[in-house]
Amino acid sequence: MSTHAPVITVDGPSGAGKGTLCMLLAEKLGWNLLDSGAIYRVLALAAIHHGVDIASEDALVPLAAHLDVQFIAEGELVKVILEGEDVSNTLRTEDVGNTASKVAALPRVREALLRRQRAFSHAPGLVADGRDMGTVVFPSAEVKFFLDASAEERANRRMNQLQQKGLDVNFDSLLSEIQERDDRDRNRSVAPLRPAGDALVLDSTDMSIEQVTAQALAYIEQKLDTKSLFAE
Ligand SMILES: Nc1ncnc2c1ncn2[C@@H]1O[C@H](COP(=O)(O)OP(=O)(O)OP(=O)(O)O)[C@@H](O)[C@H]1O
Ligand SMILES: Nc1ccn([C@@H]2O[C@H](COP(=O)(O)O)[C@@H](O)[C@H]2O)c(=O)n1
Repeated sequence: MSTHAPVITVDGPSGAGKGTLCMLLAEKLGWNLLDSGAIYRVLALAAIHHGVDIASEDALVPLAAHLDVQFIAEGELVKVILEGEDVSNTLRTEDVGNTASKVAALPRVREALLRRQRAFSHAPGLVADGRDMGTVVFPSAEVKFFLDASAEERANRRMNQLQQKGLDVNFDSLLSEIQERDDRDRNRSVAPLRPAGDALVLDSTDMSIEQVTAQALAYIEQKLDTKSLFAE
């Protein structure tokens, strides 16, 4: 008999700080972490590597169903191995993010990736980061957040992040890429980006990472009605 493991979902647009918040929550709780965006990014990269047409749902579905990928936790970081190759850095580029959002708009591709995502849910609990975690993948999650921020603030955060990696970036092109990706994610026919009806919406535009984390932890304590879950 399988035991039920609690789930916390964090959905929201690109650059809102979901990954940062989820990592901090998973660490604090000692729970498992799902970065579902990484799965869509890996699929995009696999399609590029194999010369698969990213508009062809028929060609993408078998690729999605048989993705040879491993997520290896290394301290705070997660190493992503696709078909034996470490793709952790390539995966984070804006180009791959954009291609991921195109393949993610295809209904049968999403269906093919559902089971793989749900398999991350096991004891002692799961923190899940994505676009449809609270609406589609884990609709019965105990705690749901929708983390937002203005497009300008998100482009700014992304620019700082890329500059810290020594990359030369242009704010206007980052902003238009973010807006284009948001539009595609919000307006697709399946699992569009939107808050679940029972999600707490947090607008982090004027909040620090510490403030977002503190609000999220207070809400989790209230929803789960305990403080004893938190690891020291
Ligand atoms: N509240 C905040 N204030 C300032 N910077 C933040 C805040 N939250 C996150 N950041 C920074 O913004 C950048 C993007 O954050 P993060 O990668 O967590 O976003 P994301 O929502 O997971 O994006 P994506 O969906 O594209 O993966 C990171 O450099 C992170 O350190
Ligand atoms: N649950 C999800 C997660 C992601 N996507 C799509 O993947 C793109 C990349 O996601 P990141 O979080 O890594 O930036 C994103 O733009 C979405 O199109 C998704 O559809 N569902």
